[in-house]
Amino acid sequence: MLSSLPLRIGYGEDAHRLAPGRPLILGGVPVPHAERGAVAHSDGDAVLHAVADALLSGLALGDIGQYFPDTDPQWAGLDSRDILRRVLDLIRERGYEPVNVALVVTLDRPKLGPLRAKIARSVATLLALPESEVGVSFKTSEGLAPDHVQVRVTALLGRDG
Ligand SMILES: Nc1ccn([C@@H]2O[C@H](COP(=O)(O)O)[C@@H](O)[C@H]2O)c(=O)n1
Ligand SMILES: C[C@@]1(CO)OP(=O)(O)OP(=O)(O)OC[C@H]1O
Repeated sequence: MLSSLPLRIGYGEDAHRLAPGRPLILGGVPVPHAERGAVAHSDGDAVLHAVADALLSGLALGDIGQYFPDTDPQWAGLDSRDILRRVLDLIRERGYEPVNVALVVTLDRPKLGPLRAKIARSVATLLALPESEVGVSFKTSEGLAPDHVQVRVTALLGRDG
């Protein structure tokens, strides 16, 4: 039966508006000297939010807003690594592990290339994957969306047996 296949694909997205006086954290890595950061209820880590949503979507488990509502004061300032840890628990309870993830960050400034390896390493560590299983790409919006950061992620989930 197709639904018993041991591989599932997931997709997640997140976007946050950028404003001065906020930190910019991507994949658990603070971006140094960013002029603006993400406006958010949590720490605004759009990479980890999109990764978490990709994992949830692969098993049709909804999205992080259902588990961490942005109307709930207990999640204010939340460290997004805790979101991802909770989501990993949910997929592991169902017998799945991440196999690989591919993420694309769209941001006009600053240039993120120098942080590529650090972000890949950080996301890989959180997912208990080798770095080679985390693809990290950066794009500008070519000036079309200079005031926000957007992240898109595909994830493959695998189950033994
Ligand atoms: N914040 C960003 C955005 C892009 N890059 C790198 O720049 C190159 C060109 O990007 P385009 O969107 O113009 O195709 C590409 O190699 C990106 O990796 C970046 O480092 N930081
Ligand atoms: C993480 C949560 C909860 O703090 O809030 P935000 O940081 O605003 O992030 P978003 O990606 O808009 O949605 C998920 C929220 O429930």
